[in-house]
Amino acid sequence: MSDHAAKSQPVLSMPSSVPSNLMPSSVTSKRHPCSSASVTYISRRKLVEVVDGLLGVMTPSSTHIKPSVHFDSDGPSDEVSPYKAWLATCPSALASFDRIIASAQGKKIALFLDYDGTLSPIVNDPEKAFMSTEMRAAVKNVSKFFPTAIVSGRSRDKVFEFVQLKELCYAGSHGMDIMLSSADSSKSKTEDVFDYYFSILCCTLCRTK
Ligand SMILES: O=P(O)(O)OC[C@H]1O[C@H](O[C@H]2O[C@H](CO)[C@@H](O)[C@H](O)[C@H]2O)[C@H](O)[C@@H](O)[C@@H]1O
Repeated sequence: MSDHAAKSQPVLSMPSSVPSNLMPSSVTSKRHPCSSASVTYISRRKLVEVVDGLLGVMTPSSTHIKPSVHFDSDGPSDEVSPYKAWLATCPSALASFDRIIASAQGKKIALFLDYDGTLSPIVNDPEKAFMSTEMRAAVKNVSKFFPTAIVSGRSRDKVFEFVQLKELCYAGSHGMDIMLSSADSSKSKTEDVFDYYFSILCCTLCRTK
């Protein structure tokens, strides 16, 4: 990795606002009445365009193998199999485009992406799990509209080496090692991004309990 600055960013502080460099002029920002964080409002047309672009390029590298290790075979068609029941509670984002768009309207949006099997195809040699140029461009594009982070089981240095987008935040070792965006040199702004991420992540964790 050539960018040493990108490796050495600090971790965490508490919420304030989404940095202006992640809000292009086509997107408006307002204070949300229920939160201290700014909210990015994006038109439905733009939201469809951005999400569609990312999901479209993600489909080929996404794992579509049925998890036979964890679930029995489907059984008679009139029965709800464990696999189908699991899918009902954990639907694939790739098959839920309309729901994503509908539920994203007027909300604060932050994007957390996995690396292996999501941005890169699963391959036998972990050193060769490269992401495509198209995928890199799609992720870079989406990060212009939403704060975007990659959370991986790999070391964050390794993930950054594969992705090489300073616009993103990276959480390696399953979230134990965090690197803020180095696209903006302002420390306070990069801290703001993670404040925003963690306020959303905490909400998500609370809701799933
Ligand atoms: O959290 P992730 O970003 O999904 O990382 C999970 C593990 O990914 C890597 O292993 C997986 O991908 C390899 C390359 O396609 C594949 O060879 C291996 O079978 C998969 O398990 C990585 O090597 C692990 O360190 C990560 O924990």
